[in-house]
Amino acid sequence: MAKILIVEARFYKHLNDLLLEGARAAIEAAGHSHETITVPGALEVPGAIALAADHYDAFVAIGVVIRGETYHFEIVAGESARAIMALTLDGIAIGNGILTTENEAQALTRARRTEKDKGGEAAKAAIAMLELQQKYS
Ligand SMILES: Nc1c(NC[C@H](O)[C@H](O)[C@H](O)CO)[nH]c(=O)[nH]c1=O
Ligand SMILES: CC(=O)[C@@H](O)COP(=O)(O)O
Repeated sequence: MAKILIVEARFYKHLNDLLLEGARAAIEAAGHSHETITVPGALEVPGAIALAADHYDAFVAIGVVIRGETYHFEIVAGESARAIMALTLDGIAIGNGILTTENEAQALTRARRTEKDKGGEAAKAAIAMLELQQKYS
């Protein structure tokens, strides 16, 4: 049984709750254990994963970034994804479930377990990467 840490950027609580439900269900269905920590926003997620890297087998990043009026969206969405990808290339098993959408309706469709279930998808990706890590290390 693997120990998986869900790192949640709690910026949009109602959307996060849906993503978390999917992620936790997928981890439990695969027979693994999970804990959740909360950080302020998507920009803090990669740093939190880096800090906790030695304490868990895999990570699921959860959050929602919705476009506003300014260039801030590009910074938050792009830099958080870039830093998570850098950690992935360091060999850390991570599934990225941080939604980057134009509006709340797009985020809802992607967060709901009954629709696109992106939280569950990210958890399954983390588990798949963990299995690859175990195979090659
Ligand atoms: N606008 C969104 C943010 N912004 C906050 C940043 O992620 C960060 O917490 C702040 O700049 C302090 O370092 N975060 C989200 O998760 N979603 C957003 O839509
Ligand atoms: C991530 C964003 O773009 C958003 O939350 C910030 O909004 P704004 O650009 O209107 O300040």
